[in-house]
Amino acid sequence: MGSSPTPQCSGKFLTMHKRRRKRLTTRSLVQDHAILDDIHHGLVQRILDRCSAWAFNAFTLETVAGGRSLPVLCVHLFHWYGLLDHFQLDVVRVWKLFTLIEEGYHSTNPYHNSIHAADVTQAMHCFLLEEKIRKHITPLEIMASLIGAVAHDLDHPGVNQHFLITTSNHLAILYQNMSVLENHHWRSAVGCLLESGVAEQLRPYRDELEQQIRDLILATDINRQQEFLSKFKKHIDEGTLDLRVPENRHFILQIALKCADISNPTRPWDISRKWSLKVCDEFFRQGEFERQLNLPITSICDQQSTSVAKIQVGFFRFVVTPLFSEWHRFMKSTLSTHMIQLLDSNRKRWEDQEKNEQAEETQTELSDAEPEISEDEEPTKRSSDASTSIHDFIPAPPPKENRRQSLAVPTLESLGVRRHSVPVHMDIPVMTTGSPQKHQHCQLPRTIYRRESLPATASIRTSQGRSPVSPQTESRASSGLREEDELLHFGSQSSVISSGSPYHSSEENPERPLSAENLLPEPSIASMSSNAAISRLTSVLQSAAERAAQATIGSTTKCLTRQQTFPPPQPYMRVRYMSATVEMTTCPETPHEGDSRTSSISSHENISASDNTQQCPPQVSQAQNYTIPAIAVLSPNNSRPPDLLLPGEPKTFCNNNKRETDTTNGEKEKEKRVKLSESSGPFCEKENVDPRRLQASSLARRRGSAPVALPLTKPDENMPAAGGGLTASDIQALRRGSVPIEIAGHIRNFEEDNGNESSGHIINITPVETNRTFWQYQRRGSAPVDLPPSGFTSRYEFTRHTSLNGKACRGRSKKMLRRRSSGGIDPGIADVSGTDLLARFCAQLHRRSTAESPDSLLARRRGSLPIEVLTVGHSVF
Ligand SMILES: Nc1ncnc2c1ncn2[C@@H]1O[C@@H]2COP(=O)(O)O[C@H]2[C@H]1O
Ligand SMILES: [Zn+2]
Repeated sequence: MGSSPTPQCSGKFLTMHKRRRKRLTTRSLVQDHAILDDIHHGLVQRILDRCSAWAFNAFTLETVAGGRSLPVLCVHLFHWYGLLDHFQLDVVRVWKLFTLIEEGYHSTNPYHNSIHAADVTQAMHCFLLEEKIRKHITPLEIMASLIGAVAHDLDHPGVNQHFLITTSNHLAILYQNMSVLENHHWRSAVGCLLESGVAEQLRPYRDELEQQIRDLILATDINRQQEFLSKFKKHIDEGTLDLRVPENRHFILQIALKCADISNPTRPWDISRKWSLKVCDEFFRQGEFERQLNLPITSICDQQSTSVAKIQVGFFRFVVTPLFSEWHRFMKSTLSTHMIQLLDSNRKRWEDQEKNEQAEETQTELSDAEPEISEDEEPTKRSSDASTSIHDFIPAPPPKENRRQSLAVPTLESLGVRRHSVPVHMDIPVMTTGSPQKHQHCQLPRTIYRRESLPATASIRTSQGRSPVSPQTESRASSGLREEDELLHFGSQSSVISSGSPYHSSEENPERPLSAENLLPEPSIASMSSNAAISRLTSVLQSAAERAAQATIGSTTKCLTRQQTFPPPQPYMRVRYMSATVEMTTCPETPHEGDSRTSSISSHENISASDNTQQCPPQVSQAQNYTIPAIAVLSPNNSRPPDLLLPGEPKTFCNNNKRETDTTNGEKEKEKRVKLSESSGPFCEKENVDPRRLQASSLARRRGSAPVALPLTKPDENMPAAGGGLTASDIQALRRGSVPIEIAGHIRNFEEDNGNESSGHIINITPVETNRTFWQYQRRGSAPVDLPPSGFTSRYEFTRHTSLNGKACRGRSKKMLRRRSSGGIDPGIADVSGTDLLARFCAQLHRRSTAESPDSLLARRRGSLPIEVLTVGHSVF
């Protein structure tokens, strides 16, 4: 690391950073890594030993495993089930697979992060151990179930399908609004299987495995809940679920994963409540994005009109209880009984809380009501209107007969009327200003009148007020839309999602669902061309601190030219995951449920092509020292959708093309980005990948840690040594630390959490002793992907050399600070006091770097400080 002058530390985030570092260095324990490792290992091992208990706490495992709970848990389970032996799997590749998957989750998502994946995987594991299932399940099914569970939300952007559709996200377009996220998750999972080399080892089983993983993940689409539930009920009623039949087992595994996915309400209260808070945190965050984008706010995402308790009561009632009741009816096991009991008691707690809230609200309304109600408002109370309905969680299939015709592509005038296929209600009172309390006097749930957002051409609503209803809105409402709007009043998702739901394929319904792209004056980033539009979206995508910093350094907002998953992406993973998804743009048979054969075949064709590594240009394969899944095939000129991958067709690897193009001068890049925004559409770019990021140096920058797959021992020749990015030693210094120091407190939590252990399970596949060699390969931050499998010879070969570079471990305490914290919103950049500091960092970076401008660094952030900033922070403090 360079030695820069030491500025004053003013930002709150960095002050905390400094304090923590200080404290760490005073602890003798930290200096003796062997002791620390032992304690850490002991704790993790204790949790893993009890990971068949329903009281499993994924948060605790995440803490003691130092942010690596996912590979730790999954490798343990693979080992425990004997899958490593059975399939002769190289444990290094398996570790890499789960590390890739773990890194593919966005740690900035409050809920859809790797802890959720670990939680669902553990739940799935518990279900696999159920007597009825374990008697018949095959090793391949176990493996598919575990991989399906762990990858079921891979690369989740933290917003739902509705949001992606509304904002015309390229994934929505790619998957034609159908199971958008789930399709992306499973494609990403296949990418990880390929990249880790596990797919190669499973060659004889690969088709079957991928098919199963795909079906499992696609089944988790919450919009398909009714479809699965009805089928499940029918099977139970008719007693036709003989699990000796593979198809039935397949179906029950789908149901099991669906249960696992929404099992948090059936966990012990402390754990369950935590999940509830996190998922609502994410909903509300989406609501905030919607508000900032001037989009209709999804009802369960509108923090001002709903509450965690309300959401929970609705979710428990409409989604969880129906599914778990059937599951219990089928299983009739100790575990299913236990889950139903917990569900019941948790539900009561939320109901109590909701009642208390309602009582409080009523109290407030009574005291505030009189002076606040305007003449326009009906003097009735909002009361239960704001409670949730089933359509908040599961969009109903739209009634075919009465379905309103989609609007024609609007003119600008019509945009003044409405912007989405979102209901507009005539009786909406005009809410111009006021606090949340004031809104409560409105008769209707706020979610309705909040939908009355003005088009971008009108003034943007402030956080304080509401836009008045336009006359056009009223006339539309009076022209027969009201009934339907009332029907859908809770599900702003409904009208959009239903268009893309399996109930209505785009073939059945030739009308394309209305999307933000069609309706909004502000287009998606990929297609926007005006400065105003760019600024507007940028202002949402970037925090105030960033904007201030950008202003300080005089940058423009034009750097955002490509469409991206919202919120801002993690660069490195997108390169790889999109290599799994871009190929889909090549396939006319985009894989959707119900089209499994075609999509599966097409994907396998692609995969076969991707395996043909001899096509990979030598500089790519040598420099990176691992095989990039070469299934992302773009046309050589990068200006049209990727060529359809068919056997025998000549392929061109976009990685190579892009690298060549990307290393040309900045002017050309700018030009290219502008072109992309003007015409090329979403298929010409890999997902979320700024062309500049495709350089090898960029690969090293994600998340403050060296990518597992990078050959740290052999610095990449493509990596700029200075000025343009990080050196190999920088990367090594940025590698994650291994052990959180605050582990002692979790021992107690763990004991408490796991006090209610379910009975032990034995399945047909003999579990392997976990204490044999497990710790040899579960050290975090040291995933030995570049070592040969024979590297597992002694514990100390693995546990002591966490940097993989043979250097002594002094100074690792500093590195520990840089590990990401999964499961929460990263602090720092939004911190007001961090503004100056960030600007200063950027200025420093500007001086240091000639290859990259500070604004390009800012453009790369993912909701946390860009790694370059942390790097400088390290050197200056
Ligand atoms: N406790 C909860 N409260 C409300 N919604 C939930 C809860 N748990 C899960 N969900 C939703 O159910 C969905 C299941 O699929 P996902 O994990 O993709 O996203 C999940 C959330 O949107
Ligand atoms: Zn999930």
